[in-house]
Amino acid sequence: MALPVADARIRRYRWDVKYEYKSPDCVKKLVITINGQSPGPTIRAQQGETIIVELTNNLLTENVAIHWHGIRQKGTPWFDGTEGVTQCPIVPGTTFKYQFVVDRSGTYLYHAHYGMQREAGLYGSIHVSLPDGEKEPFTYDYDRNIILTDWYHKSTYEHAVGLDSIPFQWVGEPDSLLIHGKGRFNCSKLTTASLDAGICNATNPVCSNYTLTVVSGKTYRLRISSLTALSALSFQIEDHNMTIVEADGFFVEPVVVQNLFIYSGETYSVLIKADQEPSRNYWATTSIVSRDSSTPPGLAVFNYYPNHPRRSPPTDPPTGPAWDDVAPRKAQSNALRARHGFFHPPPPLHDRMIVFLNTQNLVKGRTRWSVNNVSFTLPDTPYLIALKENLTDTFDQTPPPDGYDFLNYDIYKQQDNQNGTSRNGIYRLDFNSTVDIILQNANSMQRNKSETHPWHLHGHDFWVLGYGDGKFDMYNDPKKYNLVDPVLKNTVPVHPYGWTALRFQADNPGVWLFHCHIESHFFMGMGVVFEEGIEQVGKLPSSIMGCGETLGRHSP
Ligand SMILES: O=C1O[C@H]([C@@H](O)CO)C(O)=C1O
Repeated sequence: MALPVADARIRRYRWDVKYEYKSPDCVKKLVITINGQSPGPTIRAQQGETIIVELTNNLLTENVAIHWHGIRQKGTPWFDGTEGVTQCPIVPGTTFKYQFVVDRSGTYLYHAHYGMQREAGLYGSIHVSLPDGEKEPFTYDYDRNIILTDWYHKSTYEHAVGLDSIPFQWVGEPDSLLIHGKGRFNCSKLTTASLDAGICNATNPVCSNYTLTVVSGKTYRLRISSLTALSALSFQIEDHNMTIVEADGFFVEPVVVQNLFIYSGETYSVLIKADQEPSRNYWATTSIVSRDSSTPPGLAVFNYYPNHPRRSPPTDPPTGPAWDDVAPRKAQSNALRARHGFFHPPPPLHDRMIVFLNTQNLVKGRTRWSVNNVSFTLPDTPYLIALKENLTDTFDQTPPPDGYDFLNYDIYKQQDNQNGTSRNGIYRLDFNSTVDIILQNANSMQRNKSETHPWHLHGHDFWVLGYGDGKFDMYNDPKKYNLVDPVLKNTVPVHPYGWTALRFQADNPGVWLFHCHIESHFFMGMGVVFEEGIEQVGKLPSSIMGCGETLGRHSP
């Protein structure tokens, strides 16, 4: 008997989420795994299919929630997985069922969205293939996938407590860079006591370099994503060029690069031809840019079959670009264009423009990040539930400001008054309106320092209309927007002392977080929330309830 059609279009996963001791970079540490793995299993589906993930929280003493990064959750805003925004956390010992449609092909991610759990290893990839009969506008022989991360030996708790302490204790630079969950920490940097305890074991085979095996003459589509906690990265493969063809799920005009700059939350596909001398292996490396970091590069082996995958390349690993050379990073941002034949042109005009000044502030003595001097805090009751069930006393009803003091604020200076406030108000957007967002970077609380922030929007893609230096000029800069072939993305950097202009349509009923994807920066308040079309949101599943004011107010 043939299966009912509906069943054939469903992909089911059962995930056991727990802490396990692992040694991703040779140093033994508690890692959050899914079915024993970090990175977790790749979700593979075809456009239009339904994904069901039944997740059991076996973390014993910790809540969890999983965000499906890049999936818009049309019709299922309650399954966006953003704790405090779209759902209550999943408590230990319980099973939560996520169910949503992957409505567009491309490369996406999933990761924890509770506390700072992402950096403990709870993440993976989602690959959505095109519908039958449709083809990518490029060809390749094999499809491969790597996720780049940075890695700390301290626990997420130590980080969170330090960030929330007075005096502030910054998380510092990562201990290692991982390529698809693998790295090699230099054990001689640890004290003998930790070596004796077997904490760092460089001969442990689980912490060998990641290997990417290729056959000479073949072309590889390499899907490269970053889910770093902090770092902006450059990725390069010795002696091999890469052609960028996809960014955040959309096809782009091919751009040939020697190194790919990638920010936390971004996904790319690059084409690589194995066209070098095949009798040896080559290094693939990641290195930190945009911060003056002491973290050594992450290494992987680009292995030409049939050379032994563990055979070290005969050369020194490529070092990558200088961390403070911003020009090539801006050049890559500006070079990306929507692929011809795959344009989704933006609406020519906007209905509302919101300027987000990114600053570091002090709030009641704590170091925080803010948008227009408001540092974000999550309410006890998730916004989606609060709005749908009219629990309006659960968060600040005054919306945060649409801009800052353009005339008087000097973005190049440390501010005389560094104080800001913490609030949990939200931006309410008119349904179907076209919204322009200007991310305006500024000096941090340290002199002559402006950081790079990768901003990620939930529930939408946005057109990237342009990037610029200095203070955004509301009258002249919009004249330079690319309204012809801007890329659609869900994550975008704002470069130091610069601005980035985005446009999106508020056409997805729900409540959506927009935040810096640096895990500690969001923890420190660098985010905002948008509501649109709440009245069109269907009945909320009772599984997302169970915290704050939702307790006892909702019938199952
Ligand atoms: O949020 C941050 O705090 C530190 C620094 O600004 C203060 O120590 C840093 O580099 C960040 O990105």
